[in-house]
Amino acid sequence: MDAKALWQRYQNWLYFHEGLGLYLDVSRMRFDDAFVESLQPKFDKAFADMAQLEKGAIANPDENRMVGHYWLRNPDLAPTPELTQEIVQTLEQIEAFAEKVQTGAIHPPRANRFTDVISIGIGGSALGPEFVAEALAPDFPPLKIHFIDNSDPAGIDRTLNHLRNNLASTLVLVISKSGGTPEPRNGMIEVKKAYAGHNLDFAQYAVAITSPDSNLDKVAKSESWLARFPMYDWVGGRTSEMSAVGLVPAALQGIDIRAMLDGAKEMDDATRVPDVKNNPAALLALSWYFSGNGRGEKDMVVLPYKDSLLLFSRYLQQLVMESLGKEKDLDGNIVHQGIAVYGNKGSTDQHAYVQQLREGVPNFFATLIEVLEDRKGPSPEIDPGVTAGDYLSGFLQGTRQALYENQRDSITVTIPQVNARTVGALIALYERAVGLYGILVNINAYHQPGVEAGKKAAAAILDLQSRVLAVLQKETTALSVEQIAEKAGAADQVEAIYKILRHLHTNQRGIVLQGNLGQPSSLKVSAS
Ligand SMILES: O=P(O)(O)OC[C@H]1O[C@](O)(CO)[C@@H](O)[C@@H]1O
Repeated sequence: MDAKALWQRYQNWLYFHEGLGLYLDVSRMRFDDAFVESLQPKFDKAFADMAQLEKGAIANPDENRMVGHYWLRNPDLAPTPELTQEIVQTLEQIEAFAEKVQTGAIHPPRANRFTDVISIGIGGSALGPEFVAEALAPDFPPLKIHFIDNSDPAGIDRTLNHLRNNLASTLVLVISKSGGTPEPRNGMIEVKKAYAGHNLDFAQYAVAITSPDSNLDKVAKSESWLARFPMYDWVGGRTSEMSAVGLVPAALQGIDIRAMLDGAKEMDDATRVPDVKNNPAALLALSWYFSGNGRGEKDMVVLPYKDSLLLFSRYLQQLVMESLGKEKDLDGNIVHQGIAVYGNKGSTDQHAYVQQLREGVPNFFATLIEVLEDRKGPSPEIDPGVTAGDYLSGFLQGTRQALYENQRDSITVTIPQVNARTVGALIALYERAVGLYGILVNINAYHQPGVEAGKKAAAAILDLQSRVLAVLQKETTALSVEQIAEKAGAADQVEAIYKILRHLHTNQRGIVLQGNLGQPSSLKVSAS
């Protein structure tokens, strides 16, 4: 296509949301009108199903759940007055709590103010809060946030070491919808021990965000924690940023949560429009479908050209891949759906993997996120008449053009600045695009059966570890790994047992391995 035709295509397909100042450009996705027309029946169904979902239909059939994250930013849409009231009340409670913490009306036993907050959670109970903190937290927030989002002992130590002089003024959020996920539970138990080690009463620092009556909720209630906020059954982890999961940490950092909700609501209104060309989420879903033939054949590379949006790609990775990565469709057919998402930030990635994007395997489409405002206030000149922001803007345009010239497609999302409204809008835009795409390819975008398999396998390994330890505690002579496996009644698990033993040995956990470490079958194992 020549420059004139491209300029025309750009204008034909440009979506602009006036209230948000948000542009979506899908002109560099090379679909034609016939393709758009061919998808119209699928989109008719997607818009109709989405309307039912918003009215409270059971849109997650496996788990028999409603899908209500859209109600969080427009509580009047909730299907019952009780739900509306619950959403409104929780929001008010969050704001009141954050204000009291910030003013010192709620303060720790040995200090006038809370200065820091540790947020413990994983997946949907961490990625949204982490993304929003990076994007929106002021440089000098009323409370500085730190995250524990893994079961990595060294990672936990690192966070606690940073805070060792401030632990007495550090609030702890324990976030888990189910209230039973091992990683946040481990984090909570370790942090609790650290508080006890400093003679601090954990309950006076701890806040639970979880489903009412979950195990976590029961612990928080019985130990009289500082506060408890509800996470609803009808909000999935990966779409929970606008529930207490995201709003409590955001509010504590002084982020304008009402503006974030407003931005999301405005975007929801725009993405409810049942007209592909005038609905930015539908345009995204259309582009994804086109690029990967509705089978995820191409990866989504997300490149925000703004440091504060660094974690957007990681956030989208869960939202897109946990939602769309499914073995079966809604009719039970094996389909192996999904879209792989990765990315970091522009122009940094220009000097990392963009070489492959431009010239290597053409197995992706790019999503460039552009922010029009360079910074607050004027910029110094780097060269005569040129600022660092001009360079960044030039790099974005240059990458888009260089990719297109080599038949690599891209989408560009442009926002005027990174603020609570635009971040809320971006989250809502992608939530809806994922929902629509899920319907286009006929999968349940709201469950995650695959994750359960890994969780069960991990639990089985821990069970095996106890059996192995029980065997070794009874033994007086050293045994080979095979003999241990035999005695533990797990002869077919010898490799897993070897790895358990190696881990225990390395961490001085009372297991001694003797022999050639490079030849597992030569090892003699004993309990010390
Ligand atoms: O909030 P929870 O229940 O601890 O779950 C954390 C994460 O684990 C998953 O259930 C599975 O990875 C995610 O969907 C969820 O975001």
